[in-house]
Amino acid sequence: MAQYARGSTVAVIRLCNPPVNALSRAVLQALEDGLKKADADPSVKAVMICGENGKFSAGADIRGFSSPERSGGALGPIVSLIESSEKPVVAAIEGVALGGGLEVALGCHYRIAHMKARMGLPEVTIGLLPGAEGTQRLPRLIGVPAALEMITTGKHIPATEALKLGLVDEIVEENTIEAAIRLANKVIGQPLGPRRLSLKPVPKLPNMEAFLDKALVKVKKQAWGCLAPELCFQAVRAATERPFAEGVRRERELFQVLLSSGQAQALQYAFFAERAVRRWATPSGASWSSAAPQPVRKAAVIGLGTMGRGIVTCLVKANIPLVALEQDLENLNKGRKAVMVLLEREAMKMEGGAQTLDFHNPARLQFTVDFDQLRDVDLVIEAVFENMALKKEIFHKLSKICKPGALLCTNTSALNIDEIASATNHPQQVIGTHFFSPAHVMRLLEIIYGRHTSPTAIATAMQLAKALKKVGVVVGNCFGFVGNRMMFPYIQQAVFLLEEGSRPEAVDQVLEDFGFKIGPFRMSDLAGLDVGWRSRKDQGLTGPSLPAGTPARQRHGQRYSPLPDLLCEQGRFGQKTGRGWYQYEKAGGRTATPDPWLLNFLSQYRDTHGIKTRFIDQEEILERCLFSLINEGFAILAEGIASGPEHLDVIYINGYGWPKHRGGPMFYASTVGLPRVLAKLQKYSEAHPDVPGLRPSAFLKKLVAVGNPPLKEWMSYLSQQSSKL
Ligand SMILES: CC(C)(COP(=O)(O)OP(=O)(O)OC[C@H]1O[C@@H](n2cnc3c(N)ncnc32)[C@H](O)[C@@H]1OP(=O)(O)O)[C@@H](O)C(=O)NCCC(=O)NCCSC(=O)CC(=O)CCCCCCCCCCCCC(=O)O
Ligand SMILES: NC(=O)C1=CN([C@@H]2O[C@H](COP(=O)(O)OP(=O)(O)OC[C@H]3O[C@@H](n4cnc5c(N)ncnc54)[C@H](O)[C@@H]3O)[C@@H](O)[C@H]2O)C=CC1
Repeated sequence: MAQYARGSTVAVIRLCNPPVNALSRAVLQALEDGLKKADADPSVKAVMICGENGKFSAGADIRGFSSPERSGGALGPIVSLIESSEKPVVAAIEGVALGGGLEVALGCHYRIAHMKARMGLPEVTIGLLPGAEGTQRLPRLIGVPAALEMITTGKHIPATEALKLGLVDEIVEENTIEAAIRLANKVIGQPLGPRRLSLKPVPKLPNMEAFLDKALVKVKKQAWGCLAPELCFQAVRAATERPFAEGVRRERELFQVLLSSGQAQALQYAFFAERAVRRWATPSGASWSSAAPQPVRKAAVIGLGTMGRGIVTCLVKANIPLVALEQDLENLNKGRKAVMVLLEREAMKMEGGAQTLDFHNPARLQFTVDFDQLRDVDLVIEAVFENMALKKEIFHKLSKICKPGALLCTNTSALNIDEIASATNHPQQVIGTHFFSPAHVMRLLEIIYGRHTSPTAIATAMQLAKALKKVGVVVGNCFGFVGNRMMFPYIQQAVFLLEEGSRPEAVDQVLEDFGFKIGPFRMSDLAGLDVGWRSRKDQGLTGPSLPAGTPARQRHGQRYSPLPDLLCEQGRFGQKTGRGWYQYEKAGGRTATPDPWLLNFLSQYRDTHGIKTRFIDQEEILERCLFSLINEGFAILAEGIASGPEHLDVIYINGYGWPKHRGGPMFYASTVGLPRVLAKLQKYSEAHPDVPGLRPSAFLKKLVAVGNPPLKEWMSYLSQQSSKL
């Protein structure tokens, strides 16, 4: 809704739709009614539009885009109505003015913002474009380069930047509403023509064509298969080429294309999924609504290798005082140097901003090899080698040294949280916090509760994720948890495809064309092939503990590919050694090129094992890799390891480079159609009966049997049927 109130000369229209004053159908109707009332009242000389509870508006109601009764189409005409008012209209921007909210403000004749307000046109991030004439007004106000940047990236800008760009007329530190009313009174009677953005020409650039061509290349490169950025670009280009009304028509056409694209639905699903996972719950009844976090005033990180360095950087950025511990002085000095390099880089990025990084102060960041220094910390994150015996030794020590309430977190990739917790006196304080590499960049934090983990511990880890500006997703304990467990069959299929006749670059290409930033082989080379090799040796799948006489391509009666082990035996660990599934310009090099050695090696391998090479098409590559990953997702859901498909999708988007415009693996499965996923898995499983990862999960079969229900209903079938699965 919107409340209408009349002062002596200025009418106030307040947008009200908690929590963010989204522009629902009712809000738009009330806004239109308010404008008409103000217009009809001769005692009203000016209008001020603001939002309730210190927020202007976060734009159109995103849920409305997928409902049959959409409100979107009504907004453009209302923005025009505001602009054509014969009485000056002032926008008082507090909190946020985003999307349709900012478009309303662009229709106003004057804009005044609070210092702490943020503005943006983030429609591109939900697969749309600013469809209420924003792509036509913004370039007229702030010029094409700045408008293009805001519209194609969706970034939010602070009020200070908005002022510099000319997006707002004034910023204030105190009462924005009072300042806006003062401004409204001041401008009564002044000509409105120059304030109507639709009448202004788009500021010219000396080389507009060349600028736009270059900008398009950049937009396409950053879009990575996502449609919206390019269509946003086209809408802005239309503003440079056509009169306002024609530009608006073009904007509407492009908006319609996006609205009906599957990508917009996927991105909007991802938006809400990310928010839904904050409301965590466990099968034992612990949940976000009843558990309270404990404060983290000081933390510690153990192990300053690849992960520990990034984790330290995150904690320093979150302003949490910290002790960083290594096993010996040599590793400590190496780790300290690496941490300093990361922090210097982060400090440079933050230069000129409101926050500064305080990392030279030993009271805030202390390096040590002495466990005694951890006595007073509230939380420890262990990031030592992936070795159960070592982790247990460390947790045993922590349990003795740390204060009883301290939260003990392990950054293991796959190991059993309960077993690690068993080495302590307080297993309720032990929890998995699985960061992703590079830890200071990747947004995901997988939070794994064990059998004894307390609700307070989970709530504290979730609170930590928020403080680190990460997306925390709470999951249960099993080998590989959610993310890596789903990754195993995906990588396994990729390797099996090589055995059968494919090449690393062919497999990677298919998955990169699908939208992954990096295919499975390039990813393995980046992460280091030795990591998985060590884990397989620990599991007795390869190496000296493998029983004599074990068939080369079978383990426990299932198909196994020794290819990755054989590469490691040749010292091919990936980028770090300059050779892996690809060759690189040098050890540590980044440019992957196909390696003739590998082709030859694969061919000999196939001869040795009597494998007949066959041509494998793109469809088979895609389906076997993705459907096996999705299949594992269904098994995870059935076991109660995650509370819903949204959890799996948020994990994949934020931790594994799954293309967001495809909504995550489970959402993708729902768009492909579960009957098709099932039929394909059945087909591949019949062809490869010794590969359990291709055998359709009982839960997937169940969902198909009950008629392929929509994703949001999946879990209800599980609770009714779980005992029979
Ligand atoms: C606003 C935020 C920055 C706040 O962040 P934070 O404080 O962290 O809180 P959150 O947890 O994120 O949010 C709290 C709560 O609010 C929900 N929510 C937030 N924003 C929206 C929203 N816009 N709609 C609905 N709900 C929203 C959020 O989900 C939370 O609730 P919960 O899920 O229950 O926990 C942050 O939230 C944020 O960034 N929000 C998104 C901002 C955004 O993307 N805005 C753009 C919206 S799209 C838009 O405005 C499009 C337009 O341009 C409108 C014009 C369309 C006109 C089309 C005309 C063309 C003709 C087509 C014909 C169509 C035919 C027809 O209409 O029928
Ligand atoms: N590398 C990756 O991409 C990811 C790794 N992980 C997990 O994070 C953990 C750490 O992995 P990496 O950082 O890659 O390993 P790493 O080998 O780069 O670093 C481990 C560090 O731990 C230190 N260390 C060993 N024993 C110690 C002890 N007793 N006391 C203090 N420090 C000790 C080592 O000196 C080394 O610096 C592992 O459990 C791994 O599975 C999780 C996500 C991703």
